[in-house]
Amino acid sequence: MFRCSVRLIKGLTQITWLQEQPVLPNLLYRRSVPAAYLPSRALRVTWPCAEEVKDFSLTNPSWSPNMRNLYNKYMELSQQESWKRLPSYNATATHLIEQYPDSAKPQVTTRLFTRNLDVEDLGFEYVMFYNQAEQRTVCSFQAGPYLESPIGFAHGGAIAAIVDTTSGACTICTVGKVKTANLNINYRSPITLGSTVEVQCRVDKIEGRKIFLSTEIRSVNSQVLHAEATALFIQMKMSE
Ligand SMILES: CCCCCCCCCCCCCC(=O)SCCNC(=O)CCNC(=O)[C@H](O)C(C)(C)COP(=O)(O)OP(=O)(O)OC[C@H]1O[C@@H](n2cnc3c(N)ncnc32)[C@H](O)[C@@H]1OP(=O)(O)O
Repeated sequence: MFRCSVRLIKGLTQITWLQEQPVLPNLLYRRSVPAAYLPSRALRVTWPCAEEVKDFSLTNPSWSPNMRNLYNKYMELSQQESWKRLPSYNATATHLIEQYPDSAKPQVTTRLFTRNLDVEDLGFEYVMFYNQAEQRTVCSFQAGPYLESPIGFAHGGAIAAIVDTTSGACTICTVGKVKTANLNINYRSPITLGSTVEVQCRVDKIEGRKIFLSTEIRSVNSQVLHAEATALFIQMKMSE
């Protein structure tokens, strides 16, 4: 009981610490986290030193040949064109690592939904590339066996998550901090678990704080349309 209380207080202290950081409030939502949802000690990740931070968007042995081919294709394009690989860490706060002085690295108590498994292969394997000139993002996505819904196929919510992530990253790279206001998805053809698909997303228009995007998920040979989506993101106000 005593140890639980200590953990709870430590967790709350850490979350409060994160929310107090000037660069974080827009990314870490200001609502307090109910005690029941605080991560247990086993789930808590101590901030690693900079060289130990894992970038999940680099190749790993679980990637299929299709996944590697897409990665290599856009890495090559990023040498000549304005494509840029987006690093991908397992917590939102870790994306801001350079903004912390070495003496003040926090303990990270949260996990990015699509990066919440430490084991490769099982969940979301993906890498995103952003093209600034064209305001486009491409994501190579391999759906692991833990994303199942119908037997052998990816869950619609997992597909929505990768659409949200790809369009969210595209919007963040284009205008800065945002929140998803609306996401509409038409599922056209199931995605087989273990297969690789290409998620193509672009900014269609920007009206004030509103950013409209469209996304398509296709097979790597472009022949099969798996899903098409539109999204609306709202840019955070300066004060948020
Ligand atoms: C290097 C970079 C790597 C990045 C890695 C990370 C990748 C991960 C990326 C993951 C990314 C994942 C991100 C996530 O998952 S974010 C999590 C999911 N989203 C939320 O929880 C958002 C909840 N909603 C809100 O917080 C507010 O409602 C927001 C902020 C959206 C707007 O409240 P706010 O008070 O700020 O604005 P406003 O109400 O004055 O509205 C402003 C304008 O917008 C129009 N409007 C608003 N809502 C809608 C609607 N639903 N349909 C149509 N229109 C809508 C509205 O009419 C108005 O238009 P106009 O009258 O001006 O014309």
